[in-house]
Amino acid sequence: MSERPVPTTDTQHAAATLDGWYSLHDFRKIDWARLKLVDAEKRQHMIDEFTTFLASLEEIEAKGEGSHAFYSILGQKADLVLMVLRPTFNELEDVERAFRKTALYDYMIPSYSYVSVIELGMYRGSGDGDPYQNPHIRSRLYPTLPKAAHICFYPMSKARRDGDNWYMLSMDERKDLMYRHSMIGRSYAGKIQQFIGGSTGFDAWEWGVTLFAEDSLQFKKIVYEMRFDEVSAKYGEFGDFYVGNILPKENLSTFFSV
Ligand code: VOV
Repeated sequence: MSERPVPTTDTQHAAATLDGWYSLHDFRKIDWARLKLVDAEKRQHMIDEFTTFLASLEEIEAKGEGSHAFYSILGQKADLVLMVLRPTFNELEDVERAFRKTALYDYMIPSYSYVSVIELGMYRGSGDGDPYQNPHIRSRLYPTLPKAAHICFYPMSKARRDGDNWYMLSMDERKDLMYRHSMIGRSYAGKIQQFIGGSTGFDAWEWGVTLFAEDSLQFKKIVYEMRFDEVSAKYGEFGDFYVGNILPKENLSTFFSV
């Protein structure tokens, strides 16, 4: 894996970031009406093939060369999401190509996608030594995504309005605000696991936020609590929220039964 140069923090401008695996969220709707027309035997064959595809992703994850999460999505915005982490853009494309080759893919309609890179902000510095060699930091930059019961994804940006422009604040002001953000976040330790993907220059928003939890109510609690925190109250701008349930490959037959 190619390591990136250790960042230095410019106290006037951008907070330095540590950047890990690239991330693709691929949201799809199922064309249920067309799938209903497929006879049961062929449908089962397609499900078996898709199970093999998911198993191939699990092999990569077991080798520590990437990770993925596969969830069903509630509501009409999408039916499922495949979130994939890989060391390069090219390897994300490899996954897209393998996904495309499955027969079930032909019954899926793209509904949303998001490209980012797992990011750690260095507002508080990164301690001694090369952070890319620090095992704790590595586990956050190159994570194995949790197999939690529920997922919540949304894109967000920091405001650039007259008066409330995050990008015109001094580094010290941003550091203070982010510290308060992190303290709220920490109070959800054990309840929420968060993965922040930096996406400036990659996608329409500046960050993709992916939260995992065993108790879906915790998503509402943390997002609501953060709305009162200055970073979100003044500067947070949000896209659509996608929430759903883990979809283990053993449950595919039930999920695709029509
Ligand atoms: C489990 C909850 C949790 C925890 C512990 C946590 C902590 C932290 C820390 C320590 C840091 C800064 C350093 C780093 O590690 O990057 C961040 C950074 C970030 N966060 Fe966060 N956050 C959480 C949770 C959490 C949530 C729920 C959201 C959405 C906000 C909301 O209103 O809906 C969020 C957003 C972000 C973003 C967009 C960034 C990058 C902003 C930037 O300007 O760079 N975050 N976050």
